[in-house]
Amino acid sequence: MPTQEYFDRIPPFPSDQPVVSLSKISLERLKNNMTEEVEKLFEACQKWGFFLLDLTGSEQGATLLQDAEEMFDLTIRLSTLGHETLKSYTYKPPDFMRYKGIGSIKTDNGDADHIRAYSLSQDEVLGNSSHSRLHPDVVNTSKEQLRRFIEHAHSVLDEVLAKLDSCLEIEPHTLEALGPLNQESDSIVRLLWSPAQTDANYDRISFGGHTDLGTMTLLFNIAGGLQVLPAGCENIKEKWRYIKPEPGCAVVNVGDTLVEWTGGVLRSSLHRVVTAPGDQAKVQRESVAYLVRAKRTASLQRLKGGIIPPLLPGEKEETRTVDEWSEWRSRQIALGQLKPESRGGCNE
Ligand SMILES: O=C(O)CCC(=O)C(=O)O
Ligand SMILES: [Fe+2]
Repeated sequence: MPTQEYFDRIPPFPSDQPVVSLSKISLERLKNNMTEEVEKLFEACQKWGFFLLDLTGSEQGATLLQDAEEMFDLTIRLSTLGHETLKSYTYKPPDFMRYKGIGSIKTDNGDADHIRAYSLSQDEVLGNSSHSRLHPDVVNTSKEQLRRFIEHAHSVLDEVLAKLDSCLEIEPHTLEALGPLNQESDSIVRLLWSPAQTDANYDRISFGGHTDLGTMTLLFNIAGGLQVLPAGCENIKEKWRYIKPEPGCAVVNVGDTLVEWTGGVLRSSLHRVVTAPGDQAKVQRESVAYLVRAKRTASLQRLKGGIIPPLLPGEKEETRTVDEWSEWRSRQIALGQLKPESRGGCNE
């Protein structure tokens, strides 16, 4: 999450809320290959599928924090355009890029969502595909900042993936090679904001429980509201825990694709967004997510080698590409034929 300056603009996260104590992993210590840090990373990816990535104390991290702040500024500028202007940029399925207003998706309890989002395709920003869309000027004039954010966020995630290769004892660069920046993928930058709450309705689910489909997600937020369901817990209100945003850190989570590739060694956890706790509910909540997907043509087949369990007799080899599988899975979830739930990992 961005620097202290951004945190000082909003009321503090209240001290009486149920929070998870996620491992805080230092990017700099990872880059220096410190065994303890790498072990902490692997444990967090198995147990929670979530960790805080501390970007301070590293030049690469500091650059990404600056880029993330630019993305926050862009989110704020988009939000001030207002719904009336933005609605002419509404996404058109099956293309889910561009603006999503409030209320178009059902949340866990059947109520409508309470979050606005503007999604930007990595391929469009980087020019990997010829598909270009109509955007408001604030987006058109921010293409350079978007490109910088994507490039820097991607290289930070590659550092994390390289350490996961070694923990999984598979060939170096295996995970990185499945999603190079210059090849078409469904990676997106998602800018999100939900309005200040006027009635203190803390039970509202703004963005329903889900797992991220891709490889990994790097998320920046300042106000609370993001919650995760701990392993082995029933999906009832009392069991959800807040992830408390911390200055200088990003929240990183494992996506479903990594669970598939590793035969369930790593965990993707169910998470959601609710109204920010305490007085934070009274201000607009923004967040910036970089959702990385592998290249479209990558196979979803379980990786072979190291500590990845081989298929058991009777288990079928996955033959679909990342693209085909993600499309199938999103459709199943949209039709209600598949319930989003945490997958893989261990409970200890
Ligand atoms: O806004 C947030 O804190 C979480 C967003 C999220 O989970 C997503 O975009 O997939
Ligand atoms: Fe998510």
